[in-house]
Amino acid sequence: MTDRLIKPVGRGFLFLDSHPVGCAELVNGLTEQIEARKLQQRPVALVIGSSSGYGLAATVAGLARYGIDGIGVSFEKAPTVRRTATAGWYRTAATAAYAESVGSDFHFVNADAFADTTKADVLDLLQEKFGGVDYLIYSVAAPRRVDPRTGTTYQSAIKAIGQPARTKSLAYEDGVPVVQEVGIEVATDDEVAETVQVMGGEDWTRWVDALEERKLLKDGFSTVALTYIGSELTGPIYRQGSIGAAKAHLEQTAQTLSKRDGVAARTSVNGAAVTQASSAIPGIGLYVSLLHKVLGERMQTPMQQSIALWDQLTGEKPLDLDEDGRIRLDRWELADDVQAAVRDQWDAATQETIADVADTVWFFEEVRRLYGFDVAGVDYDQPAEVDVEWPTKA
Ligand SMILES: NC(=O)c1ccc[n+]([C@@H]2O[C@H](COP(=O)([O-])OP(=O)(O)OC[C@H]3O[C@@H](n4cnc5c(N)ncnc54)[C@H](O)[C@@H]3O)[C@@H](O)[C@H]2O)c1
Repeated sequence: MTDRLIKPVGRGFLFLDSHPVGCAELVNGLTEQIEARKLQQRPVALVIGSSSGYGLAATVAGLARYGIDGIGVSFEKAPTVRRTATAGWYRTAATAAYAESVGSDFHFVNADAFADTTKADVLDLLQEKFGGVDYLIYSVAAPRRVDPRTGTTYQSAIKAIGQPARTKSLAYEDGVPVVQEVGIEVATDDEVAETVQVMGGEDWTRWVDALEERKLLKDGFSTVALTYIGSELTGPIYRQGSIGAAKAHLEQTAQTLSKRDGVAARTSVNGAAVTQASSAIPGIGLYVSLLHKVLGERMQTPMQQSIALWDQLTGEKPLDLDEDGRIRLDRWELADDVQAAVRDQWDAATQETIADVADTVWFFEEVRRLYGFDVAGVDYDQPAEVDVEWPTKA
């Protein structure tokens, strides 16, 4: 037993420690937002990236709405003598407890999803427990990938393509918002290619290959990988940049995979959200805090979008596809009036106006909540047990 007083210390949007109680409370809060539906059969789902952001929301939504069984994979760090576990570790423990409480047979694997050994282990478990899978949700956001077949490590870059760009961005100094202007470098061809290796569709394809080889695809199998389009304000750093090239590859991969018998593969275009991955991208924090100011409660949370995703995947609601066959969960974000209002506020954002034009307090708290801080009802002056076990079950 190791009880510790845990405070949000770190640099920028990165904190060194996470709060176990806050992380658990956040997961509990997510489960309360969902109305349950019954299907004739309990679906079996494999979620890659289940501990955080959109993958966590998809896991919890699937559990709460449709009673999914299955496996969640993520890559988190255990507590050490000096540091707490990562937030995703604690969120996974809470998600497992929730799954148990609603009677779902859901397993969590902590391992590198890019490794062939992980795929083999996960598919062994899938075969043994469920005999196959109905849904594969691929929601990985990673800075690097080691290709196990060559041993090559690829690093993803968040850079522009073609010409350098500049963007306004939002930082905090002692909790006070600071508007900055940052340069965006041009990615080399190699950097673009490496980013595609990390965030493009190759690893997703390998999961589908492995499932197919082991004959684990159930009738009506479908798979979804998450993608992002975003606004012209974030275009140079995102969609037209190196990460956008990776997303284009992911979207192309969906079309290639769908040509296979017994595979329905799509990408799902989700809206901007505050996650560990997105807060690392210059300009996105400013954009999201302006978006929240413009939309308020109309901003669709990852949970609302994940419920919509499950409703569409299970056929309970019709698929909302665009002309490229992508599931669109981001229409609220890209509506013309919303984008026009965000653009006006983006132009108006200066050090003097930032607190008025953007929801800077909300954004700051959301970033802290990613680590379990600023969660309502948690007493941060009380020591908390940091040695939480990874949930393993028979
Ligand atoms: N955040 C947004 O604004 C946004 C918008 C649209 C789409 N998306 C997409 O959603 C997906 C998930 O992003 P997010 O923002 O939820 O990220 P996130 O950082 O919140 O979560 C990433 C997840 O990937 C897991 N992961 C990372 N490396 C791994 C590895 N090697 N093996 C196994 N698991 C690993 C982490 O453990 C975590 O569960 C990405 O494809 C992202 O592009 C995000």
